[in-house]
Amino acid sequence: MPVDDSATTIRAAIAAEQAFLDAASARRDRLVAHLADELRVPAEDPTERARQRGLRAQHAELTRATGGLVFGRLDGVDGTVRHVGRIGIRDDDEAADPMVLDWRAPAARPFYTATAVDPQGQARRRHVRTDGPTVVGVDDEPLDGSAGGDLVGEGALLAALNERRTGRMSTAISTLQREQDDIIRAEATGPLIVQGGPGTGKTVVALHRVAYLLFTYRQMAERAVLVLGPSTRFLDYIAQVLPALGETAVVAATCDTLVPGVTVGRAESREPAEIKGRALWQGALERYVRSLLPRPRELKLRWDGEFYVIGAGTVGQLLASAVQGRPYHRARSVFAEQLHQVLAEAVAEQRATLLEEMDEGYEDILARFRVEPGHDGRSSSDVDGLMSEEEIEELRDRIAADATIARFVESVWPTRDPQATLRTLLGDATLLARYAPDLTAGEAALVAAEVTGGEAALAGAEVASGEAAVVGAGPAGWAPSDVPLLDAVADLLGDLDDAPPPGGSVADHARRQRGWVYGHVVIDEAQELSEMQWHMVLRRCPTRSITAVGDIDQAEAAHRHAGWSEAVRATLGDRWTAAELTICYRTPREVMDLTAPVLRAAGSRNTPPRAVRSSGITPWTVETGADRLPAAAAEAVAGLRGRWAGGTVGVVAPAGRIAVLTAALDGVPVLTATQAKGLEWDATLVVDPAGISAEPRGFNALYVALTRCTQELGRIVVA
Ligand SMILES: Nc1ncnc2c1ncn2[C@@H]1O[C@H](COP(=O)(O)OP(=O)(O)OP(=O)(O)O)[C@@H](O)[C@H]1O
Repeated sequence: MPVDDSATTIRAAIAAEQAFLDAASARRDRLVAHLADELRVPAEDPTERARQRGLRAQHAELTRATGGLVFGRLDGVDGTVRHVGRIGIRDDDEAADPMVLDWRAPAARPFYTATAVDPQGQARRRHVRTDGPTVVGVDDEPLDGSAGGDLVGEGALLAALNERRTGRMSTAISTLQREQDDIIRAEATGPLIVQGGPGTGKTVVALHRVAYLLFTYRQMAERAVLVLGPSTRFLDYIAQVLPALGETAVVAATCDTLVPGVTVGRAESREPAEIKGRALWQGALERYVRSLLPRPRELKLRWDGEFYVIGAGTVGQLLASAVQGRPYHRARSVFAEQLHQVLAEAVAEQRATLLEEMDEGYEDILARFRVEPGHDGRSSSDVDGLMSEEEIEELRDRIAADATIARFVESVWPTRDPQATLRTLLGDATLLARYAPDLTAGEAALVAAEVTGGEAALAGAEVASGEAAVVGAGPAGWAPSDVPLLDAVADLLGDLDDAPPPGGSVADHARRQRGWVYGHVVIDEAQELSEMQWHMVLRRCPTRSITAVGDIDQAEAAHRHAGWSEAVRATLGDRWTAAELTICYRTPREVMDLTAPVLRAAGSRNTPPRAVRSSGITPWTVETGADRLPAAAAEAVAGLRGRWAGGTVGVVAPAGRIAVLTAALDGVPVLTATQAKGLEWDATLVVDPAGISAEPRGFNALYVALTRCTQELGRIVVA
């Protein structure tokens, strides 16, 4: 199909697409009205209620889908015309093809992947640009080999990339590129790790993958998808994308906020963070929790004024059959149930023995008077008085409900609070040497000092769960690297009360339950995860249906993993699939050209990704003395804000300069590179780049700082 750029042809194309969009909008409105009518009828029975839940979801999806109702069109070589949009819209004739294809449907795939070399039966791809209900432009791309290039819908893509940034991530469903689409639609049967440099669309891919998976595998929505991001600021940044993609069965969290009831109360230095991130803790915690199990010993219980002794051998058997790989509290419940049973049987046996003795005494008396037993109708079988099965069961229930017996079980096998349990271990260098022997004495002492320093009163105060509130809230609080350890301990101990709290959506349930198993986990900035954080993820997704995106060159965390294999060896082994994103959509060529030496200084052998566009703005540098720094930064920011009015400006600086710069610069975010991770602005001012690179992992941090802008980069160097 020849390309005709003449204004008349374009006007005609716009008019045609406008007519189609109007028809699709009208159809959407009719569907919404029809669904609303159906939902007005009260549901009488469970089947109807289930059907209405489905209708309500459809209604919500259709109501939300205002922007991007139609954004693309595929013209097949066979003359078929199909439109692609944010959601599928059925035709009036239900048997016909859909009026608009959902972007996630298999039939929509050529929209993202067809090229001149591999046209997939398509003659032309058209991007339809809209502003609310109005079509404002079309970009046609012939797929017959008359035009080349490795970008899909280059015009629409560049237009999207050049838009001013709002501080909220928008969706890219109309301009996803082939390498991105391949990852979005990849199978979800095992861990997929995606390496991509800055601005290659890792976050875009991660979020669109969530939408794709929930659309394609409907059962995943029943277990929800977990999206793990690096910071709450980052989660705010992406917050609007998922609902816009039509997805609500999603829980967004950071590793610090993932465990219900646990809050990070303090920052930490790199060394303890690195030590506590190591995989060795998984084994150490398992050994420690195992050591808390009761040992076999004789037990003496009192019931109804009588003492009953259960021999150490029997207790040993009960313990062994209760534990069998169960978490501590689950095993405790099994043990308690068995103990109740054994006691009930012992009581029954005692009673039988007593009766037997009474019987024998009675026979003796009869013998003395030479009366044959049974003559008066009382035989031993008639008066055996043995407890029936039901009576023993009823007795067992009474024993189980008895407070004294409960206290006895607690004294033998105490319930434990995860926070108190972890605090006891971490605060005691001797325990650490025993259960975490891979730590050096110095490392164990460092970990212990963190707990005992300022919290000496609480060290060693392991208590039953009733007192947990006191112990859990130490004056200094938990550090980020403690959270995965707490999660591991909580998992090994198991929950005391596993009844799920009622009400709410799947996402609400998932958020409230530490032991929730998700259908899929998506991790952004995955290079920052420690081995123990990976363990925390795996516990939430035993099927390992995981997509992790990240850039090993942007890693700032305390661990020292040079590559993905090393980062996940202890947790995933070699059972994961690698993928790569190679094109930078955010940062202009002029800025990316500056980053190769920074990357080398960071010790990376990778090359920065290829920038897809140029801004035409040369990055600039201002030199100033330390005393003039705030004023120079204020001047520079004023200039950038003037040039990027209606857009966004951000400042990145070394941690030690944040306070003073924040005071001097009003109305712009002033962040460390760590805080700026994953964010972007039209213009970035990097203050004191040498100061950033002098921080631990500094060149990685500088690489992050330099790659945040979509248009203009300024640097202030301190002379
Ligand atoms: N296919 C696309 N169409 C339109 N915009 C895109 C596309 N891919 C990426 N972008 C845009 O490029 C920018 C960078 O994307 P994103 O933040 O996902 O990159 P990233 O790889 O996560 O970057 P970083 O590692 O720096 O956090 C965003 O503004 C995003 O909207």
